Order: sequence, then structure tokens, then C-alpha cells
Amino acid sequence: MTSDVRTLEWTGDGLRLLDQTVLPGRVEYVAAHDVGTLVDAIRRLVVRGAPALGVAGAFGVAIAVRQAEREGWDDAARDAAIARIREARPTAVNLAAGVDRVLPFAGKGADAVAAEAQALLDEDVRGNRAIGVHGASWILGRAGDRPLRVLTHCNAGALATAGWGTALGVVRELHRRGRVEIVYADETRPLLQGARLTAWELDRAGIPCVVQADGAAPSTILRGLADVAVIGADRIAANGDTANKIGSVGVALACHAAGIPFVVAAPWSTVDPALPDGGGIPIEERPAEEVLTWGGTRTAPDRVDAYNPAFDVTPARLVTALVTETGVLEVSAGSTPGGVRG
Ligand SMILES: CSC[C@H]1O[C@H](OP(=O)(O)O)[C@H](O)[C@@H]1O
Repeated sequence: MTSDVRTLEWTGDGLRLLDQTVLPGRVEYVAAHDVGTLVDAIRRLVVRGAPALGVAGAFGVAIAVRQAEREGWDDAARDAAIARIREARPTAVNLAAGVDRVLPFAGKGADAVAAEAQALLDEDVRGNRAIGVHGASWILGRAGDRPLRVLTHCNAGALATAGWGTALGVVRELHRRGRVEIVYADETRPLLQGARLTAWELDRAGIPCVVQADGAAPSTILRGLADVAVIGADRIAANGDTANKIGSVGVALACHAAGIPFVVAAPWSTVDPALPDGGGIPIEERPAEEVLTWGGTRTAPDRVDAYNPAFDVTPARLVTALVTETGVLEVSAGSTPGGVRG
């Protein structure tokens, strides 16, 4: 995140998680020293965002190994606990990938697992910086080398990663080059990652932004008020179909209609090469209360339920560019992640 606020940090015997459910009003932390606390934190979005979930999952294996030692679990019990972490949220491929990355170290003890998880954390931050540079250069080459009006959806910033951010990493790099006029941050109902988290990050970075209702995004784009949309991703299929926060496909459709670039910023760890297309991406459905509660009260009549998919899938034909840590693929023009690996 920044020098004084870190999204997540290994303390030697557990994870210190910035509690994103109470931002921006309060800066508080959750200490995860056992699997149950970590799984709850992932499910409640205390820690969230694909790359951040990958790092949390990796350190979660160290937590499980240490808890197994502490409580005398056998390997079967330990592995069942690790599976609970791996399956805590289904859409972001990074969570399972982070767990799988460090599993080979489980037999060497928690410290060995944590060391590999730290390597993953460090790689993520380096990768985000590279995504920022590649993305900013490609956007300026496509949209013009001038201060730009950028639209983003949800939060794909330092809070969603181990630091710097993916989509917001691109925005931070554009700002560093003096090429941000304004950022339109979709509020991103129902959990308001945009209004609460993206706005907080950009404000702290001194980057001009306005929050808008999700429903305003297509109109903002079609009225010519934005030059480019940049979003993150939770899982990208081999053909470039991209799962991201619900509402992303509406932004992509508007960008296509308006003829502005729709840019996905994500590390290769978010690409799932085993999936030929987005049809197989599991879409998390979250509790109805998240949609039906506003200001602590229920909005709809008691008999009315809610449909709350947390993600949607943007077809590859609408993805102008996928920016990774190794460069840019112009997906809608036929360069797909399954055909090219960085
Ligand atoms: C840099 S990935 C961020 C990605 O994750 C978010 O989902 P959630 O807040 O539910 O974890 C959203 O899809 C962001 O684009």
C-alpha cells in the first residue's frame, strides 16, 4: 500500500491484514494466526483483490502449517484446512495459485512456506510497477500523449494487490508522467470498492478523481467524457475472456460503442491457461443482504430476495488490451494470452 499502510504483512507467526471493510473511515487490522480467522477474512473481504488473495493464500499455508504443529493435526487435517483457504472464494484464480505455489514447501515447515510466500509478495509488487509502465506507455500511444480522463471500476489498486496496484498502477504511472486529468471511479455496488477504496487510494496519492454511480459509467463514456477505461481482473481465460467485478462488461460495451480503449491490467498469475474461454470461470454469488441493505436498513420488502453475482465476464472481442508485467496484448485484435506467455 504505502509506507505507513500495508494491505497485508507477515508477522512471523501470522498475517496482519488491513481491514478493508471499515475503510476509509477507520484504519484497523485483523490478525490472522489460525485458518478460521483467515478464511473468514477472505470471505468478508477484509483482504480482497485477486493478487492480494494469492499472497494471502500463500501465507495462509504457513498459518495452517504452524497451527497444525501447535494443535497436533495430522497431515490430513492440515491439508483439509489448506483446502478451506484455497476454496474460500472461487473466482480469483490467484487464490488457488498462491496456495499451490507454496504447497511444495509445507513439509519443510512454516518458515520455508512463509519465505516462498514473501517471494510471491515481492514479485507482485515488482510486477505491478511493470504493468504500470507498460500500460501507461500503451495508453498514451493509443489515446494521445496528453493528460487523460480515465475511468476505472471497482478497486484494482494497492489494496487489491501486494502493493502499487494493477489498474491503479497504470493510473499512478500516468500521474507520475503528468498525464492524468481526472479519474472517474465507479462506486461499485454493492460493497463500494470504488467509492470507498479507489477514492481513498487516489486521494492519498494526490490523483484527481470523482466517484460516480455505476449506472453513470456508460453515459460518461458515450458522452465522450472519458478517454480510456482501465480495470483489473480476477481470472482471464486463454482466449482473453476476462472475469472482473460485476459491472465491468457494461463498461466494456460502452467503450466499444464509443470507440475508446477498454484496458485490462493484470499479472500473468491471473491468467488461467487451463480455461479455453470464459464459459468455465466460476462466478461467486454473494449474500443477498449485500444488495438489500443500505445504511443498515433493508431496502426491498422482506419477501423480495436479491441476485448478487460478484463478477461478470467480458468477452475477449471487447478487450482492447491486456497489460501484463511483460507487455501488452491487443486481445480484440487477436493476440490472446493462451497464445503468448510472458
Ligand atoms: C487487482 S484484482 C482486483 C479485482 O478484485 C476485485 O474483486 P473483490 O473486491 O471482490 O475481491 C475486483 O474484481 C477487482 O477488479
